[in-house]
Amino acid sequence: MIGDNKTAAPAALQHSWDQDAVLSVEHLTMRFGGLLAVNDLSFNVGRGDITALIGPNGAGKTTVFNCVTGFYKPTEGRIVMRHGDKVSDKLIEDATDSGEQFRVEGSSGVFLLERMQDFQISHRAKVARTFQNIRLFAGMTVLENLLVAQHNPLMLASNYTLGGLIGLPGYRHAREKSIEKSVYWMEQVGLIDRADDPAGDLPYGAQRRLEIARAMCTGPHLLCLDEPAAGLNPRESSELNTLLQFIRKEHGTSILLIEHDMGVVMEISDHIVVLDYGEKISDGDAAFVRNDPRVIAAYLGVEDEEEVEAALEDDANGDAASTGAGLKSNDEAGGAK
Ligand SMILES: Nc1ncnc2c1ncn2[C@@H]1O[C@H](COP(=O)(O)OP(=O)(O)OP(=O)(O)O)[C@@H](O)[C@H]1O
Repeated sequence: MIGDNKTAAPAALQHSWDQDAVLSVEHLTMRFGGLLAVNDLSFNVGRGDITALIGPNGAGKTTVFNCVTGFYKPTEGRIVMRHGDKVSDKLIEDATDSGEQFRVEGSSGVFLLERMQDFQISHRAKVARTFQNIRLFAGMTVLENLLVAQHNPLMLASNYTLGGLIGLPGYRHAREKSIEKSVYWMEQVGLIDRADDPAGDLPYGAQRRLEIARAMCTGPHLLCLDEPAAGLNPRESSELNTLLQFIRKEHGTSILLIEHDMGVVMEISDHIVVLDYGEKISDGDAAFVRNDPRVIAAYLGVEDEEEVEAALEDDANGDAASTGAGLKSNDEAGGAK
């Protein structure tokens, strides 16, 4: 039985993402009528990690994203976002039992995302996302797209009144800060020279970078990226890797990404969670996942369990070559999608 290999998976608590999780997805289930898109899924996203959610088409990845970011209400399960590194289990349980959407005590905050609306998840829980299909304001300039992302602090500074129009000092200061932040991110993503161009005029790869810059302008603790490398050429993919590593290292932002480009996934991920038919089939670092026969079977469509059994035995004997020497990049394997 394939399931019997569960003992081969890395022991749960030994990983950094289990010891210091910024996000915990717990027993998440999502049904669409009779279709079970996600089934009892649990995994952690480590603070400051780049975590990839991968799996064949239709595995349930985007559904998980939509649950985390509030676009779907899960059928069952809890999704816990933590602010601060000292969030106790008691704080989480107290918030859960009280029926609250979130609870903040000092520098610690717990946010139960399955209870929150999407705008609260972005505004309060500080979870930002990009989409599989780019969703920029095509007619607005690059700079305007970044300023719109900072609408909330600007409204707050104007006291939700005419404070902005009459130029209250607090509002002017907040507006300067927004422009500074926009300039900073345009520089980081190489779009400073295109600040005044309509976003819709940018080449595809630049639009993807602008989406990431826009998400970063909201100051997220967790950045969720849905297929950020889709449609990028190898040079642009490599620039994306550099950008994501910069965001994680310099800003401490945790990143959760869905990606089909195995080159990107294997190069930059600290942690990879693999779904197939809505269930988790593997969870570990890149070295573990790329040689996990269950992952290889799911990607290459090995239907005969005996083949996987044989691969597992060979793997136990240290012979990864029998499974095709592990999961390869899209270029090598001819595309995982
Ligand atoms: N709103 C919806 N209504 C009904 N079924 C849905 C809905 N959203 C997703 N599904 C179904 O749930 C399953 C998982 O879809 P999902 O888009 O999450 O997979 P995925 O892993 O992101 O796939 P891909 O890699 O192709 O984007 C699929 O069978 C899909 O048809």
